[in-house]
Amino acid sequence: MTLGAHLAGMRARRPLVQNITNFVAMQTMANVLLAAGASPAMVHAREEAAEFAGLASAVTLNTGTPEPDWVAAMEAAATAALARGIPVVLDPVAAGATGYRREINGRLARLSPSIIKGNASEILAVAGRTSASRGADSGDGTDAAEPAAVALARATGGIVAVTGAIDVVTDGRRIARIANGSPLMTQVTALGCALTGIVAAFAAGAPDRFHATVAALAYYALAGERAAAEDPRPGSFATAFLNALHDVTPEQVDALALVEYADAPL
Ligand SMILES: Nc1ncnc2c1ncn2[C@@H]1O[C@H](COP(=O)(O)OP(=O)(O)OP(=O)(O)O)[C@@H](O)[C@H]1O
Ligand SMILES: Cc1ncsc1CCO
Ligand SMILES: [Mg+2]
Repeated sequence: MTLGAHLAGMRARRPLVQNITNFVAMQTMANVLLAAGASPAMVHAREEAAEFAGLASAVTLNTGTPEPDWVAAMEAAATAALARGIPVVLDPVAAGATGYRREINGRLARLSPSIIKGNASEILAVAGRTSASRGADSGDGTDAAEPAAVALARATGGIVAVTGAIDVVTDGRRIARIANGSPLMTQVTALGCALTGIVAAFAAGAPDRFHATVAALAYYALAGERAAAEDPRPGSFATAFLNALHDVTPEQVDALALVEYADAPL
């Protein structure tokens, strides 16, 4: 199955993605999912989050602006989703910044999410290593986080994705490195958070979650490249990016994705 076929499959399935995300990311994430061809739902109340996970095709958890009730809802929704075999994607935003974030992200990672997706500093923090984190933006390169990502994937039994100039995906055995993208993607807030929804959408119903994650990152980065070529200023780039998510075809993903594969060291 090609990377482009994963995009086509996602659009055909139009997965319902439940997101328990942060206040900054909500609207961007919902618009990104709609532009890509998925169906977003922001459902975070403790009273309904687990019940809704019984209807969803995938669930995402994001610790960007965490509060105790929301974290309880994340745990309940993740437990319900994992029991049904549907993918759960954790985005441990600023995981190393405070004791509270270290604690809740440790708890969420111990639930064994299907996929953990963060920038290099966040993956280093969740893996229990030191990082140069500065809030929600990474202070580390993804190459520095590769061994931590492999160790974390082996510990959770899931997939780990590290985003940055070169995106890295591993299941603890295989590694993929994706070289597409644009630095402008760091100049619009919450595009990393929104990517978590895209990863969940691609993983929902996919036969192979490792390749689904690689396809999601390659597609997203390609859309960033296209939008940057169209408009290199942050405000209009954000609009061009949504349009590019809508426009990018499976054939373009297959033709333009820059992906190299390697075996993870034993
Ligand atoms: N320097 C860069 N060059 C090219 N592409 C980049 C670069 N930095 C980020 N990207 C692209 O942007 C995507 C999101 O990455 P990033 O690591 O910035 O997310 P993030 O730190 O989680 O963002 P946020 O938390 O602010 O939403 C990456 O998967 C990659 O495609
Ligand atoms: C800026 C910001 N602060 C908390 S969450 C968030 C969105 C990007 O991670
Ligand atoms: Mg992020």
